[in-house]
Amino acid sequence: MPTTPAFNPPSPSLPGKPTVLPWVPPAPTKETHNFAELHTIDLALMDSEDPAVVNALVEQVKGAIRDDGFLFLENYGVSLEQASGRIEADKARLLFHPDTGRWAGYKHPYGFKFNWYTREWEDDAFIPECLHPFMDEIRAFAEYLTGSVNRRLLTLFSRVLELPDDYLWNHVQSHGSPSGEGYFRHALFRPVGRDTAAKSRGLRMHGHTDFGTTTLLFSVPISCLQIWGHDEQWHYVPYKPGCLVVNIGETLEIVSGGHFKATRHRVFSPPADQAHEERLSLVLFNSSVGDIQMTPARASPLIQREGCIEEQGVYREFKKVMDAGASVPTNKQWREIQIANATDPTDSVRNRLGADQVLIGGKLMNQRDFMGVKVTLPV
Ligand SMILES: O=C(O)CCC(=O)C(=O)O
Ligand SMILES: [Fe+2]
Repeated sequence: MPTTPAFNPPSPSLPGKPTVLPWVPPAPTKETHNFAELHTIDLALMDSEDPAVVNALVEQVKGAIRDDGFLFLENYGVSLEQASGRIEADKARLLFHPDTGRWAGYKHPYGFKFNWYTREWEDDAFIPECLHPFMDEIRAFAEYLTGSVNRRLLTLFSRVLELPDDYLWNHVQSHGSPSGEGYFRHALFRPVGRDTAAKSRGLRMHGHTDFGTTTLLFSVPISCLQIWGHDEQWHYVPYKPGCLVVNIGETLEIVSGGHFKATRHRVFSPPADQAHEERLSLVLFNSSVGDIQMTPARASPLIQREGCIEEQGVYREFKKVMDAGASVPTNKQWREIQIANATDPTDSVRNRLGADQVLIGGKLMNQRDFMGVKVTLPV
């Protein structure tokens, strides 16, 4: 197979582009307690001439997405220097409105967050002015992440399902903008004030699963992302410079009939030695086609041989609805209803036992029902 081209971004020093100071990464935490151990996948191995190397890679991926649903990705074509992105937010016009079902615009109180959806890619009027000069680089970056990195991942996942290489790319992944129907996020999380920290009990985002195909997160020095382990505890994801953290979304859990796990994760306060630091986060959320209803890919020889797996999570709940003869939501309905109903960790009305929360086996869970599908997640 020919070697996959590395990311080759437009020049950052074209005439008229403001100079951006280099990003100085904050120090990683010295804390080591309760950090997760994740598989690392070397994506460049996919280009190997030796089929045994590629087959071993597919087996390694199979293990990682069944065990954790989270993995580190290295050698995917973007260098750490290229990824050391920039955010200059003027915070003016573009506030986040959850009732639209879209995470678009700035979000408070934790910091500035800006998301590019189809609309933002198409019309600069929806983008903060200070970002206009850099749109060529931002667009090229998102296109590479979706069209090259995500596409290669979906090829590997198709092979795990023993389906044709383009199956997930052609039938599940959405297209039509640099991030398809998904979105690209630049976010700068500020250290929270004492009042917010107390109300949110250290949480910055509740436990959840992402609804798309793959989420590509740049591993960042400030440790806030946590995953729910087999031991039913939260574990920080360690910092691995230059790596992508790949997180399997609900769509792939359903399409794979539960063979892949949509990982339960949350955003929490960093360890004490990083409490005063800002956290820059770049994330590409890849999404499925909105107007289809997700069901397992019955053509998969893996699913035909081994059946579906109903241990946990969204596939099991979708299956209950299908077994009852009812209709499951479309992908678009599913993601929009969840965004519109996402609660902030500081919300003292919803985040209570008897409101959104229940105790299961002594553990506090958020439990809600969306369009007949029950969603139970560790807080
Ligand atoms: O900022 C992060 O590390 C993760 C955010 C996240 O999980 C999400 O927005 O779905
Ligand atoms: Fe997430």
